[in-house]
Amino acid sequence: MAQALLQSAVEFDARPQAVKPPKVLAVKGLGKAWSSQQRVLDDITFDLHAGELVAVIGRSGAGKSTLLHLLNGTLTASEGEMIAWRDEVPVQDITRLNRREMRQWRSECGMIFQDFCLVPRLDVLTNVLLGRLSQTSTFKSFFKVFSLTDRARAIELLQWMNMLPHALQRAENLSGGQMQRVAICRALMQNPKVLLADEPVASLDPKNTRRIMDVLRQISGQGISVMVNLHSVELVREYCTRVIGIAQGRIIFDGHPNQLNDNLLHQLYGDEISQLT
Ligand SMILES: Nc1ncnc2c1ncn2[C@@H]1O[C@H](COP(=O)(O)OP(=O)(O)OP(=O)(O)O)[C@@H](O)[C@H]1O
Repeated sequence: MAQALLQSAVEFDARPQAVKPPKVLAVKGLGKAWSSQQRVLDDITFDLHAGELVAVIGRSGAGKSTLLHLLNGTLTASEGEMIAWRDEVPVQDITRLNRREMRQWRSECGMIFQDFCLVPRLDVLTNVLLGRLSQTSTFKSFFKVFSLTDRARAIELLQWMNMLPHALQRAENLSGGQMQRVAICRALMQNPKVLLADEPVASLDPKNTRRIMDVLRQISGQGISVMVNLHSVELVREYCTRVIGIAQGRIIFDGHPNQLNDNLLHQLYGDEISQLT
């Protein structure tokens, strides 16, 4: 009997496993304290794989933006490591990069900021081309000299986002939804492996919200790992392949959006739960 059980266990192990997409980032024990009195993130640990569309959720002030900024290197971690993986091999710890290496990492890890961070007086096309800055020499970027290949790519992205008719318009004259689409084009100009989006739909109407979420889904479908801070559980359930829930600075849930139940939502949002959509 025991032999039969062992044999079936061996056979079970020998069955082909579903192939997991390659790991792009392994975050371990990451923490951030603003001061000795104010800790915002503690022991944050997770792996990120190619093509995932991961929502980060939690109540206001939970540390969602801080986490994305740590991943992007615009904030420095207080402790922990973030190992970037390439071709199934760990290559570098993002928390220990020098300036040149950090520049390279930022080009692999695009970020869409809450306030878009476009240059208002520059036209849309130039704003998109600015996404190439991290891969362009200082001289060229100072004089805004971009290659024909870069220009063709920027035009292609704007066309994909239905923004080509606005290419020569100043960024300051765009609507919020249009600005967000330009910001996404600019991030994609870097050809990133990871795209971080900090509340990309916070200020958008329902139509533009869906437009942006559709785009993020398409981007993850191309194999780019997308992490997005969201306040709408409905959007998380509809669009995301995985959700990370943060409360009191720690990950209290990491799983499929289908597993989000009322109890978990209550732990994540407390009395803010009534404001959720
Ligand atoms: N530069 C800073 N210095 C000190 N405290 C900060 C700084 N930036 C953010 N904080 C604090 O860190 C905590 C987490 O902020 P964070 O912006 O990451 O939260 P969040 O979950 O993204 O919130 P929201 O959903 O409202 O955007 C908050 O208490 C915030 O006040």
